[in-house]
Amino acid sequence: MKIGVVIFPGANCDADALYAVERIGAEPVELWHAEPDLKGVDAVILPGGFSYGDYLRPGAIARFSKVMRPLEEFARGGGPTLGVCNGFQVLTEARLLPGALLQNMSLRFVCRTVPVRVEHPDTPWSGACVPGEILHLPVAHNEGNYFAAEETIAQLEDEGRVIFRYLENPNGSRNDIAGICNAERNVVGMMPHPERVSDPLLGSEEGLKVLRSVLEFAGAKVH
Ligand SMILES: NC(=O)CC[C@H](N)C(=O)O
Repeated sequence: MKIGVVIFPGANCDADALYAVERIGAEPVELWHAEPDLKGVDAVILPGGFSYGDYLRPGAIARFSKVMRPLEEFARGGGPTLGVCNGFQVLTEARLLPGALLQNMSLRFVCRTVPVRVEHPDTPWSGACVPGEILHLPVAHNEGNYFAAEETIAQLEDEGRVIFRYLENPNGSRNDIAGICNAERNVVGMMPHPERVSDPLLGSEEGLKVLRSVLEFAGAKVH
């Protein structure tokens, strides 16, 4: 299985994401932001970082990158797509996911590991988890405070689209939301970084469960 990782100028988790893809036994493929080509990948990860320096708003410029044209088509066509942190911000700016990531309630950058509950395993990015499972995942962001209109939050809850929820809310997100999916459930955005806990050398490999999910979803051999 080929998993693409988009590289924007200012990305800083692309190498970690490519490494984590390798760790689950999939083939990592670099997708350059300026090329409108997904190179035939089976799934796409938009990694964390500060794309285009977070100018205007995080993700606001990245969403106009050339790679986003085929990526939007891929995502709207049901292709498994994961946005992590800045990737989540890009997905909301591109309107592939509802809502927005506001500045943290504390007005401070937050960088620590938080417990996150997996609410629904019925997405390509959570299927290897059991409902209610608690993962310990690092967060590192300034704009991670998930916000949406009350009706949208209610709809996300009603439709079981809050996929990951903080047990310790680090940023003021509505309903402790750490990650959501689109109505079709193939596009997931999450603020915590599963790729940063992808090797025992890093202290944990709990994050691999999130990424391995896509292999199971695709029916590929699980490493
Ligand atoms: N680690 C990241 O992806 C950082 C995301 C974003 N630029 C922020 O600070 O909110």
